[in-house]
Amino acid sequence: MPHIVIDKIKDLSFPQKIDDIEFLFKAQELIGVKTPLSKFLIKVQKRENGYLVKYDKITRPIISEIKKAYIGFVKLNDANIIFENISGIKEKLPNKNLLSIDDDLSNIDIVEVGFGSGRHLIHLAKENPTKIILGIEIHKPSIEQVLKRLEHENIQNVRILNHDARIILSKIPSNRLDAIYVHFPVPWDKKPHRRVINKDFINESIRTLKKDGFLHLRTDSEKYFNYSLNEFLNFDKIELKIKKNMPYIVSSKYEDRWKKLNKNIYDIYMINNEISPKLKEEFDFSFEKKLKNLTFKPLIFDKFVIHIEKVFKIDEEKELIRLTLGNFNRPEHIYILNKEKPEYFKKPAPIKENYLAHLELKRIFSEFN
Ligand SMILES: C[S@@+](CC[C@H](N)C(=O)[O-])C[C@H]1O[C@@H](n2cnc3c(N)ncnc32)[C@H](O)[C@@H]1O
Repeated sequence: MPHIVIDKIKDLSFPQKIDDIEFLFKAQELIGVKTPLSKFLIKVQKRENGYLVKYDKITRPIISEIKKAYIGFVKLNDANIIFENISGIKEKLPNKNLLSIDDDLSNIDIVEVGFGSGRHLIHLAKENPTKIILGIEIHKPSIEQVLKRLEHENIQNVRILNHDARIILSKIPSNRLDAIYVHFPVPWDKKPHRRVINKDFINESIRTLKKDGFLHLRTDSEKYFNYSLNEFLNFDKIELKIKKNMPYIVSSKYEDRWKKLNKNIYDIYMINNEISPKLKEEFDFSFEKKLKNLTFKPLIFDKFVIHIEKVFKIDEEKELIRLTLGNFNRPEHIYILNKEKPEYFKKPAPIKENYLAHLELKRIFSEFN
């Protein structure tokens, strides 16, 4: 884990700003940081030889933002770095193409889920210079690598989002996309609830695709192919085209590997024949009253879960609450700044289960106290 050890820290009041880095508050060992691209927490812990500064795993952004925060923190405290394990990352990483979950996604034309090494993503960008391509990926090193390539090749029409793709489609307007690509998704044979292709994802794909737009699934797993085909067959107003060992314009790293092993490759094109209704109003994740009488027992509901894990004190009036909230199968780890009018330190993704969990959280801990 990239971290630094510094020789001293000052007794500072918060908020503080240095260059374009804001240090928002201190909640015991946690410090809220806002960089131009992200909002996250760093942890500062006393050690024998100084103070260990590391990032909080739940809110972790990409490494370039962490590095900016560390540098800002060193400057803020007039400190010296005693130890660091991020010296290899010398160059400032390019990230103008990097989006955050709160950014507007209404101008996206094409989506690629889990782009990995990015060969196909970059091919799409070059083939479609007038279109905006969104690549969604959870693996941060792949993101760093692709961002560098985009900068190096001066590619302007790609946007990158570091998030679970299953959540992101719900932010894209209806009837907007030309295509969605899911190439060689992880089959998750033992943890099927983690699969990208599922009923919700297909539903959202149909909603976001234009009429005649398509979702292209390419996989080397016969099991995943069969599973996906069955999922697609639950839907009307779509057309399915199936191919086996179809040569494709770009061969990704995974594909090269499977071809060497002489494995079969399966393609499903799901073509959308439907014009969908508009996306519902944005969900309102605000609070009116401070949350009180917190309980640490997980609260399990039909479609969602709320679990308050820990509370970090900031001062007499304020605290930071760490909790898990949202869809039972993929809840989000988040923080709430609990004060007179609480706010999420990082908002939950705007999906229905998160919103329902938010309403319940408000109902239990603020209305009845
Ligand atoms: C087997 S690799 C394939 C990469 C690339 N498409 C290729 O063909 O080389 C699967 C990729 O999907 C990403 N991934 C898995 N689940 C994801 C999710 N829910 N949202 C976004 N990306 C995901 C993984 O991090 C990984 O990079």
